[in-house]
Parts: sequence; structure tokens; C-alpha cells
Amino acid sequence: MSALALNAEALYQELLRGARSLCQTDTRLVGITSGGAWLAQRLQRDLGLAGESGQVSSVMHRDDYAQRGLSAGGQTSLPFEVDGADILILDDVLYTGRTIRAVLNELFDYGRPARVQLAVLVDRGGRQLPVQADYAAARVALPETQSLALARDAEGWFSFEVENKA
Ligand SMILES: O=c1cc[nH]c(=O)[nH]1
Repeated sequence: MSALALNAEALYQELLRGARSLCQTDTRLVGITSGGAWLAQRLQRDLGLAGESGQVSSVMHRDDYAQRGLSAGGQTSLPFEVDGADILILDDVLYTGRTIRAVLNELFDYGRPARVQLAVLVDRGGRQLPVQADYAAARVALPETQSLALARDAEGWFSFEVENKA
């Protein structure tokens, strides 16, 4: 394990600032299951937005669905009208862009949003598709051999740690 450890609470405060600048009063927050769902719920409260945030799963549209099937992907739940909505997608880590591509397909199964933006806690580089975040609380360049993992402390709070892939 490397010495790099990112404090998730500090990153969250940065994300809150960024989300504030991206959101309008009618913006709908949608977290990607599972890492983005807690972010969307907390931001919904902290930004004082009305209603409930949604969550969206990439599972049905993954390009490796044939190998992985429906395993552990969470469920999509969008408790608002997607047609015409201004949507901010949240995730913890942005990597290849493949999850975002799959999530956009899933979202568009529910309607045609007026606009979709993306905000993440950490952009770790390594993109394989032309996807960019509108806001990233931190950017780190990690080689393919390393992954960015969420670790929980005794109180259940998170931090990010860099791990060497097996
Ligand atoms: O579609 C997807 C999403 C995430 N990761 C992949 O390899 N494919």
C-alpha cells in the first residue's frame, strides 16, 4: 500500500463547493451505485435541495455484461421525472469512463434529461472513453497497476487508499 491516503471528509467538503456551483434550485442529484449513492444523499441535504436524490446502476448496460451478468450492481431508483430534468451525476472515483457511459444509457432509458453533468470525489486518470467530470474534488494520476480503494475507520467514516492490484 502506498503512502497516498486522501481524506474523504476533506474531499467531500470540496465536492460540496463544486456541486453548489454546478447546481440550480431544480437540479436532481443521482448517485452511481454504490460509491456515489451516499454522496448524492448527503449533498441533497447539505445543498438544501427539495425532494429525494436518485441512484443509478450501470449493471444493465455494462459492456462486459456477458461475462459479469447481474452480479452486485445495485438498482436504479429515480424518484422524479427524468424527462426535461437538470441532472448532476455523482460518483466517488472516475477512472476509465466505461461506468459513466453505461450509466448514461441507463438514465436515458428513463427519459430525456435537459442536461446531465458529472461531479466526482477523485479523478484518477486512465480514461478509455471521451468522458470528463464537470467537477473533481481531487485529481491523481495512478498507473493501471494501482487501484483507489475506500477504507472505513472504526466510526464507519471513509478514506481513500491506493492499493497495488493483485
Ligand atoms: O461498461 C462497463 C462499466 C465499467 N467497467 C467496464 O469494464 N465496463
